[in-house]
Amino acid sequence: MGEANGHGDNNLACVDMSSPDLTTTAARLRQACMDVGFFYLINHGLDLELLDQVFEQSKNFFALPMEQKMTVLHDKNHRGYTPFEEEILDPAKQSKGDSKEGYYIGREVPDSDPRSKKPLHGPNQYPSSEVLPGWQETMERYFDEAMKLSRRVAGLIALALNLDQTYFDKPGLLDDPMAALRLLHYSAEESHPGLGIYGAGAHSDYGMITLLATDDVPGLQICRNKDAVPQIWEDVQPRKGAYIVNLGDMLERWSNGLFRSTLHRVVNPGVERYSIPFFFEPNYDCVVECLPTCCSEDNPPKYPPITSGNHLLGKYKITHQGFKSDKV
Ligand SMILES: O=C(O)CCC(=O)C(=O)O
Ligand SMILES: [Fe+2]
Repeated sequence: MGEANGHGDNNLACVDMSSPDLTTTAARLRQACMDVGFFYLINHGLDLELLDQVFEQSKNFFALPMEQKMTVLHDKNHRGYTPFEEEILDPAKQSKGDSKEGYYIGREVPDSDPRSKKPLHGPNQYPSSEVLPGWQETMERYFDEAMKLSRRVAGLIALALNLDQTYFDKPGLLDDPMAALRLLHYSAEESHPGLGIYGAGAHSDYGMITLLATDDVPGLQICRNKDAVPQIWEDVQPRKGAYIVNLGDMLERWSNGLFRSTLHRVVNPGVERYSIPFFFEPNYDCVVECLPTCCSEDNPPKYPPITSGNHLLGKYKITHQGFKSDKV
């Protein structure tokens, strides 16, 4: 059965973080999270000049000769460079890996910290400051800002789930989060869904929320109903100054399926493309299970509890050819 592609532009809801009317903002967010799990976030307060610098520095890194990029190849903690086609987000449908290269930056955990014994925890890798001056500092500044914004969004999500705004500030949930900044560079290879060639194969994100910044090249598509035959894919237009926020699997589980973690992919029109997702995931040991406001006698929990860390590890093992951790 074929697929219907590019059914016009979708109209995602817009959540304005500068609005003083939290009740209306939370209601709008709730509707967007129930309908599609994707929305534009505007007036978010994150310094757009800093974001521009991150895009510039991302381009500088990917423009380096391959030998130099390979010196920071992703390591056992999943930090560093991932080459073209290393990742296959949708192994069932792809004839080869995603036509993109990437760079993972996580939370800095020094080797002397006991948490560095945990999978996916450890120090970051950075290209040398002689080769790319200011690169590390730009990434660290952005990482901190994206963390702060993610926490603010988590507060709004709590309100949207009829919880106290500070619900996710409780110890053990997001106080030691598995956050990851990822730089992505798509080659100009045109995607051909019929041939299994994609910029990024279909997937839903794994964690709590993703703050996605893209350049102005289209390509991101969402599928509201993954079970429809054929699947209908809608374009998500890039929007200057806004984040495209989407919910991950763990929020779907926390909300007992009320909030959706929606399938998306990148079908490249045949132009180079850069994007910067920031994945904000609960603590490694956080047990993700149905929230108190999302279940009742008539609506029992649909998903068994999982830990955030195990869920992420399981996904990385399936989708990253080169992922090897001796800590697993
Ligand atoms: O590049 C994009 O627009 C989307 C990337 C994405 O979905 C991901 O990395 O999870
Ligand atoms: Fe994604």
